[in-house]
Amino acid sequence: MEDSGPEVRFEQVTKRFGGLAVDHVDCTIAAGSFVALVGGSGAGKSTLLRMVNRLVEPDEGRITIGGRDVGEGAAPLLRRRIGYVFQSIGLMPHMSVAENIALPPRIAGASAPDVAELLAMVELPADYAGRRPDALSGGERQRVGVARALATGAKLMLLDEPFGALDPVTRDAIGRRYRNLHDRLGLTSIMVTHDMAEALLLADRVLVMAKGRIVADATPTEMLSGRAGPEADALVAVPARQAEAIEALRG
Ligand SMILES: Nc1ncnc2c1ncn2[C@@H]1O[C@H](COP(=O)(O)OP(=O)(O)OP(=O)(O)O)[C@@H](O)[C@H]1O
Repeated sequence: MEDSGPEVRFEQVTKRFGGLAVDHVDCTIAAGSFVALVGGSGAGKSTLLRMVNRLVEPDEGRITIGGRDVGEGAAPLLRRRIGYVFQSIGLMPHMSVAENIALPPRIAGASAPDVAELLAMVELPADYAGRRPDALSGGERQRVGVARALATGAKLMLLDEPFGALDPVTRDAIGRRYRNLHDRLGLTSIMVTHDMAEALLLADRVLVMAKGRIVADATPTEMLSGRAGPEADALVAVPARQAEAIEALRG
């Protein structure tokens, strides 16, 4: 087992876009953990995530990764150590899968990655390397996005609704695959999702955001036991009700 991914710490992190998007957030994400960030639209989830790799700069407070302030040094150097996967992956349509995966290290001036190994990590056949993104399914493209995010050897992964555009069956399979990869590589993963069931099933810990603040912070088991507060209860109620309704149908 390689070293685990780094700890990420938020200290009084604040961002204003006119109003407060992220409001004095204090939180520590343990090294090697898988944390889901949930909450309603506009709660500040993406803004909080994007301050980690400095796609958004905080107005107040600081964020450290493995004890180092992300504000030190140049943002492109920081981003080399951080994988970023988002819903509309942004693969280059005119480049092959291999060229897409090799792009982040190339831009960073780092050595070329082992594309075959990265494809194997995301469980895609080696001969996909020569294909163009439009010759892949949505789920396969998303896996190429994960491979590309890992290509610089990053141990911290930021995932913003990574599987949001996929059908439920693919989404479930790719989510579980990603969780296995997280465990195997010892990553630290922070994933924004709208899907509470996905958060409960994949994460070690779920953070609920509302109006720029973290209003609940608990393990999936604690969330389901109703001990994580009213905001968490409201979000858990939907998948819990669906699970009960399905059980009832089963007779
Ligand atoms: N670049 C920006 N310029 C102005 N306002 C912004 C910008 N980015 C985010 N905001 C505002 O900040 C608040 C938080 O947005 P954010 O995208 O972080 O929420 P979210 O919880 O990720 O929402 P969603 O689930 O809908 O993606 C919202 O009110 C949003 O309109």
